[in-house]
Amino acid sequence: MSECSSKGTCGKSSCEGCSQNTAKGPQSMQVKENAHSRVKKVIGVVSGKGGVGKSMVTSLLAVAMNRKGYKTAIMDADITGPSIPTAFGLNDHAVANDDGLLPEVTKNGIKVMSLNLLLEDQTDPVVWRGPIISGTVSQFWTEVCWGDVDYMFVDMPPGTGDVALTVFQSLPLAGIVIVTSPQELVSMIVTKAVKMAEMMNVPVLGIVENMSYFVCPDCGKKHFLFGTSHIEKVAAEHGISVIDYLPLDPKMAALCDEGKMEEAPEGLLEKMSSSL
Ligand SMILES: Nc1ncnc2c1ncn2[C@@H]1O[C@H](COP(=O)(O)OP(=O)(O)OP(=O)(O)O)[C@@H](O)[C@H]1O
Repeated sequence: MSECSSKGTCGKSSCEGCSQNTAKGPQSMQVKENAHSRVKKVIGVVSGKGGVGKSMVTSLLAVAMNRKGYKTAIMDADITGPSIPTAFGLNDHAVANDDGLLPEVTKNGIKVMSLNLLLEDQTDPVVWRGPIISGTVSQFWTEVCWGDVDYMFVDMPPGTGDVALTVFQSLPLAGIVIVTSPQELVSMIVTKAVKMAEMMNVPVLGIVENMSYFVCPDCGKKHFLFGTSHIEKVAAEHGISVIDYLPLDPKMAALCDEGKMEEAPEGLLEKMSSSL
């Protein structure tokens, strides 16, 4: 929250109606970043439902910006289903010093914080109530020493629930990227995400349609396995752009499973990185 300049001289019991009270809407609930963090741009990656490739797109965006020479970080806010450490082959536990928690760093220098880096065993389930999970996300901002970061990507939990709300309210989001897949009830789901962003005063940077098509390895023909995409029309209805269409590619799934996301082919990343 912004500091009140009348502090100490004000006799009011509430800030209501006060001209000094300039904090508006969701901004007023932002939490303070760690004293050892200087994060320039925070971008949330959201999806209407699980399994559409949100973590894949988060990872690819981070790899793209890292390759461009930006200092890049990923906050894994998908607390109950954290998959970022696996995608980058991070198996060590994060450590802390007197200043706070230190993010793990990937081979090429992307900083990562995820609950899986803090669990005794990465297969331990996180059986926590919503407020505890939301509190953990806030702590990833307040307690982690992120250092200098140009772009931080936040892998949000699917949907528009408790934790997503915490990210929107607590972090200074510069914008969100919406991830969909063609078989979703695209119109409804994208509309929900767009409306939430509007309510929270956060711009939508664009949509990525994942698993959009499959290229036959034998004949090279594109197959639209889930039917014709409607995303262009839906995006136009909301005045936002489609950043990219990603193929369903078993090689990508393998890179993710093997912790080698940083080896993703260049072609997959070009449009994504230039859209930011
Ligand atoms: N374009 C793709 N081609 C092949 N496999 C993919 C692609 N996108 C995602 N996958 C695979 O699909 C699975 C789900 O992807 P991912 O974890 O990114 O989804 P998610 O939306 O983040 O899921 P959750 O909601 O559980 O967090 C992963 O195994 C991932 O490797």
